[in-house]
Amino acid sequence: MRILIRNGQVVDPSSKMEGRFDVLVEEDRIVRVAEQIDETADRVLDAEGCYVMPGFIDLHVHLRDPGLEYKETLQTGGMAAVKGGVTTVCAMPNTKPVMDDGQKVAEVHKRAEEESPAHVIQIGAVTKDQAGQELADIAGMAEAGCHAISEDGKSVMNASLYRKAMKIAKEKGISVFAHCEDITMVEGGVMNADENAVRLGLKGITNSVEDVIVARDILLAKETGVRLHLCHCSTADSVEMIRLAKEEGLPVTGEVCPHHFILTADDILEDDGNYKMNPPLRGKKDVEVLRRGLADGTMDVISTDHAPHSEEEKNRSMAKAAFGIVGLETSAALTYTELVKTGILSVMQMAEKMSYNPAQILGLSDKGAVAEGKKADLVIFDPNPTYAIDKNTFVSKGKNTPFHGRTVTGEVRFTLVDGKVVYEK
Ligand SMILES: NC(=O)N[C@@H](CC(=O)O)C(=O)O
Ligand SMILES: [Zn+2]
Ligand SMILES: [Zn+2]
Repeated sequence: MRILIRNGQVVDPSSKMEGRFDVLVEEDRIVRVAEQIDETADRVLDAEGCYVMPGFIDLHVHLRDPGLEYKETLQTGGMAAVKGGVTTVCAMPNTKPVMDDGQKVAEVHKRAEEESPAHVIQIGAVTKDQAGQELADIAGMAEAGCHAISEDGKSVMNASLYRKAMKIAKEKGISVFAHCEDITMVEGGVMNADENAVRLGLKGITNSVEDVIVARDILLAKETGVRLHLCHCSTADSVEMIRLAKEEGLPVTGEVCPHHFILTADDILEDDGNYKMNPPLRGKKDVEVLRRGLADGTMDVISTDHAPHSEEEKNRSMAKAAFGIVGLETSAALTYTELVKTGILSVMQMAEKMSYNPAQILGLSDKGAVAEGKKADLVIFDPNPTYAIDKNTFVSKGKNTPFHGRTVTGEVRFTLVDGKVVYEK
């Protein structure tokens, strides 16, 4: 099977090259990138006016499979991914059962090959059943292809146990993805602790709930030498601490989700469960610092923290609703609209943060690039159409988004995984 992508604006973050090129794909590889390719192909895709980027790699997704299939499955989550231009997702381990040993991970990897149109990399839990008491089978999970461990959904509050986990991860050459939340400080909070929480009569979550664990985890990474990736950073001080860690040369990276670089708690006009996520929407200064951190390279990754829940779990007061919002089908358009069109990031930086940097963090040297010999995981993104986000068009089972009705520019036209068109508009 040969696919020729013609006349697109190729954005290759691996070489920092951008320009109008044709791309020839043969089987699962990119075989040529050149100004004009006249070879025959089984299929020609017209990318005139579009960007041809490496498929997005989302380091932070909840697929809910196994056990919570009423929220999402490997199949529906995979379909939502490729519709959003995402060709590889990292699936967080807070499933039922929790992904805490090599056998469970191997099973998901095997099923995903059949069921998901996007590549799935299962992330392993840090502790058994995410109970925070006993270490999970980290070695077995590394063996089964976990590129990282994470206790996402909570922090490992026992620092000694976490340090042991980090040492094993370091030894096995895998990363730690950290959800930073000191659970003892949450005190029933459901949104940012500010005047909006007071207005809505809801309990607040202060910035320090995140910041104290970011500080702790960076110090533990410094001691153990493990590669640490900080998930869904929401505060100004998280960015500043990552900046300091990088200045010291520590292998620390940071991620920001679209909702955290777009919305503030001021956008929560009424008590609506679709604005409830962990960490919560913060203040204006935090959003400014997150954006600046993305622009200056302190923050390496844009991920979604795609967290689907049922209508019933979200259609309640924020006091009672589940934490989390979906993101796979909206992140490219939101990022393009809010960061690229506004001049905060170049389209090259968008490709770096949504594909190349995640590939580097996972150690996937043949992904995150539009270059000869690399994997043909590609997205063709049209930066022209302007439309309103409509949750009723989502293929994800989750419709829980605060972005319903928001106007964005840009949409995914084609997504290729392993050289096959798996989504087309
Ligand atoms: N982000 C969320 O609000 N929820 C996530 C858990 C998590 O990412 O911490 C979930 O699993 O629903
Ligand atoms: Zn989390
Ligand atoms: Zn998460």
